[in-house]
Amino acid sequence: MIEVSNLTKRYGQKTAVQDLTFSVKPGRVTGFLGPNGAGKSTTMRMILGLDNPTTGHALVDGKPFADHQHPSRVAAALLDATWVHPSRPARAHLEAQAAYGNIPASRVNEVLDLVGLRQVAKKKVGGFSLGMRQRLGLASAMLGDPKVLMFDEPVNGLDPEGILWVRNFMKARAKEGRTVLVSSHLLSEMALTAEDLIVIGKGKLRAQTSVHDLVATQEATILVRTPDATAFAEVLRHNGFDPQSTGEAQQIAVKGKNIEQVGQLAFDNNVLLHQLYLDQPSLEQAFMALTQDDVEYRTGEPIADDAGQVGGGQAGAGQGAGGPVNPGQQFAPGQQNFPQQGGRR
Ligand SMILES: Nc1ncnc2c1ncn2[C@@H]1O[C@H](COP(=O)(O)OP(=O)(O)OP(=O)(O)O)[C@@H](O)[C@H]1O
Repeated sequence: MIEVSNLTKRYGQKTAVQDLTFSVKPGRVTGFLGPNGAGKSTTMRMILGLDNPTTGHALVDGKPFADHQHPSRVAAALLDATWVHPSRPARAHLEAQAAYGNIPASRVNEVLDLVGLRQVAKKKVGGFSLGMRQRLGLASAMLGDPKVLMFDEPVNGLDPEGILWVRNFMKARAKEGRTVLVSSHLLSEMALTAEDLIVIGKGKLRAQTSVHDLVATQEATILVRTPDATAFAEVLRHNGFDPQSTGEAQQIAVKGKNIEQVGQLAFDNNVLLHQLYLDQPSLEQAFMALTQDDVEYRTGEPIADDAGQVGGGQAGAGQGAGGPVNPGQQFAPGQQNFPQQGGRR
């Protein structure tokens, strides 16, 4: 368990962390999210006693981390996996770490097995790939069999297989009853890994919630593609929907989840549909909405994500597979004649 109470950190005039209070429970992976400069690393450093709070305190397993008699058995962190001495073999690195932490050398083989590095344990770390270094960092974190694990951007730069491996590793450690706190900017990855979330912005707590509840704050979007888009928008409007243009030809977006009603309206009005799709909100959308005022350096330009979709600066703007909703841009009624009942079924 990690308990953070009224934690504040100032660097001169800069307040990096302001009056943060949250707790991280065992048995679950908790994501620690926030835009760049939100104060995540500073908070993690204070939890580990690597930085002193200006005010407030952080407890790990009931005490400040530095007050534990055997700190490596209480908590371990992987903050940067690239610092390992390149000419040292992996096993020697872990043996040195074990000796430093007063941990029996027999534990080295156990953690090598845990991360699948036993076969390359005699090889120098300088020849390791990023994924292998990350595994070595995780082995090192596990040496003391700690109750609390903290990871800062653990999947940065890893290939898909490496990402999956780290994801499963974190989930397995949480399942063993450990407290797992992980910061990441990869929100789609966090949605797959974490159950709980702590979201901060400009050093302040924005939310402590579950992934499910945070995503549920955003409304789903129904996307319709039809050659009769203008006319069908009119039908939707007459039936209480608020159809919006997505910017794509022949496509309409309506907020809500009632896809069955939209399909029924199309059927009843002889409208040919090429696509009817429920675009569920993503963690990314919910995160953007929550932290839209917390981004330190904003360009004013919309942001395209990996899928080439846009939405960065707009809170809650639809970002589904069918493209973004343009808020406020409605279908102009009466531009296209709508086929009458029975006209084309
Ligand atoms: N030693 C320091 N001296 C002065 N300012 C600092 C120091 N460390 C951090 N800061 C500032 O405190 C704020 C929080 O930084 P921090 O690195 O904790 O954010 P972060 O959420 O981890 O960011 P990122 O996601 O970019 O890693 C930033 O504005 C940063 O510039």
